[in-house]
Amino acid sequence: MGRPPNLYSFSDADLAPNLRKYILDQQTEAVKRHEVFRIAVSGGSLPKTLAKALLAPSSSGSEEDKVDFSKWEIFYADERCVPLDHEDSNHKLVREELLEKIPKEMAQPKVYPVDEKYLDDAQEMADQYEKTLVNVFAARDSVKLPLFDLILLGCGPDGHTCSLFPDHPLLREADAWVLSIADSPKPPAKRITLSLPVVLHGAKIGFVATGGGKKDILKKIFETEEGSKLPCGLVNEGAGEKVSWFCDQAATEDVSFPRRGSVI
Ligand SMILES: O=C(O)[C@H](O)[C@@H](O)[C@H](O)[C@H](O)COP(=O)(O)O
Repeated sequence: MGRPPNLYSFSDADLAPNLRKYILDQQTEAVKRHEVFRIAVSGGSLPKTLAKALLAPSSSGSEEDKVDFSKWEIFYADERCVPLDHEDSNHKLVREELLEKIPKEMAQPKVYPVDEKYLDDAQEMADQYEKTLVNVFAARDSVKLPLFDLILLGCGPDGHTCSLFPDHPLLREADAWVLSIADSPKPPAKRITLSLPVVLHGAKIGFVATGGGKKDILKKIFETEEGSKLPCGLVNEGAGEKVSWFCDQAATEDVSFPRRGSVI
């Protein structure tokens, strides 16, 4: 591995503004690169923290601190095979926590939810979502992997991320961009997820992990050989310095030498 991932530990008040700065830096880079900001997000507690970071009023009013949703294309890093208005839907979560709260006078992001037509067939849903990515990111033949400007992920208590679970055969999938899983240990069982190579290919990968419930797993991921083989550990190993962890002090309490600094 080249340089290791960045591990940040913030006070409760500092996490959201630092996450905002990080996201807006990626927005600036992406817009410079190709006039659009393509971001993939997970479910869990992430959408709430994301909303807190993005919906806060700009502290400086400067260009760099402006969320320009007109350039945003939002995808799902993983999604559950349920209707889009079901309480388990990640899209519903993101809609309620973030999208519906974006002031109407602001430009709105373009969002790519899964197609509900394929709820009964997780593999078909994954294939169709991959087709969506192919259409957006250019033809599959000319692009080996889709390049998300930013992938924002959570970390499960067992070290899973997206819907990639420890020791699951999906971790070895090297071809498809979007995978289906029918036996997710975290309910609901049927889901789709970006593959590990797609996650590792992201221009930047940000994890958000907060609360004392993440304490043991973070220590394991950052400090043990076993932890480095868990899905979150594999992202750390495979993507190195492209990865940044936004944690609070409760989550990093037991990790030796977390960076106490700030990205601002
Ligand atoms: O849809 C999902 O289930 C998520 O995408 C999943 O990967 C989540 O991010 C982690 O389980 C962490 O969840 P918490 O942030 O709620 O702990």
